[in-house]
Amino acid sequence: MKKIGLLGCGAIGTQIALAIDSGKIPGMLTHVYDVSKETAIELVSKLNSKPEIVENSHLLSSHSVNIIVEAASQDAVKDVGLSVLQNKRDLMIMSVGALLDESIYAILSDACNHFKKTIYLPSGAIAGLDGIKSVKDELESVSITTTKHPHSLKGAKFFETSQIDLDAICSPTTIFEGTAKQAVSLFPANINVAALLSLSGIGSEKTIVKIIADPDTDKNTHHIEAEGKFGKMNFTIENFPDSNNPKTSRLAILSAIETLRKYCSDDIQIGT
Ligand SMILES: NC(=O)C1=CN([C@@H]2O[C@H](COP(=O)(O)OP(=O)(O)OC[C@H]3O[C@@H](n4cnc5c(N)ncnc54)[C@H](O)[C@@H]3O)[C@@H](O)[C@H]2O)C=CC1
Ligand SMILES: O=C([O-])CC(=O)C(=O)O
Repeated sequence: MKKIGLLGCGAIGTQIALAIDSGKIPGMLTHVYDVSKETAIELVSKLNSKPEIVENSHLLSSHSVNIIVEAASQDAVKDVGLSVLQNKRDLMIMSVGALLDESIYAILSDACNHFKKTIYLPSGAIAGLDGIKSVKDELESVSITTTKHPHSLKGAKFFETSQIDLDAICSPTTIFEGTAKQAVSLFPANINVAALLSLSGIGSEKTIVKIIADPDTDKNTHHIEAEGKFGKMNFTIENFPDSNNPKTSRLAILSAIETLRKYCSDDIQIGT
């Protein structure tokens, strides 16, 4: 049975841990870490099979786990990604925006080759990446329009320099238009999906992102349009936010659980 180490015990980490504990994911959660020890303790208290809480993130991969599951932050990926691979563990990343930093991408990609380990990026809060990957060489344009409630956008780095007052928004308002590269750095906890789309398609400088704050929505909606020699693809995903973290969609959690379930199972693999 595969052994799993978990980095980040928040909304996604908790649901992954519960899915392992219930047997939905046929693996064993042996070690966890969160920068907030209280959060890690709270998670462990919910589990029947108790993992060990380690004292720092680098210790996670020093134990004999098969995979480290990151559900923490872009900084956590930058901090521990390489050492996980050097310790010959696979890595699953949710804070995919970290990989739009070309030097991080190159270091982690080289390390995968060198240490014969794999990084898994679940499709997260969007659908359609199978199609985008297949038509990659024929893509001419890709865009994603993300609509969230203003509360779900709060705290983003973007607002450190913007004049926009999220509390004053009373109708759907476009607050950002730019490249995926810019979006991921200004909204690190909101638009990892744009990083997934960029990495599957034509890159972060050519993938266009629009972010709309809508005070009347109860969903996190992602609308993707892709066009090229192959034809056109449009996807709209209307996600319910997670009740513990409204920035994060329920689909992102379910996609992480499914990726890990597949990793832990010997089974028929469906899709590209
Ligand atoms: N790929 C995708 O489609 C999606 C990705 N995400 C990303 O996944 C990550 C986790 O999301 P949630 O669980 O909803 O967030 P959350 O905020 O509920 O939980 C994150 C947890 O990680 C901990 N943490 C933060 N930095 C850390 C570090 N350096 N080392 C150890 N622990 C650290 C926090 O204390 C917190 O308990 C976030 O970066 C989020 O932006 C979220 C939704 C969709
Ligand atoms: O969960 C979502 O809808 C998208 C999200 O937060 C992200 O991509 O970082």
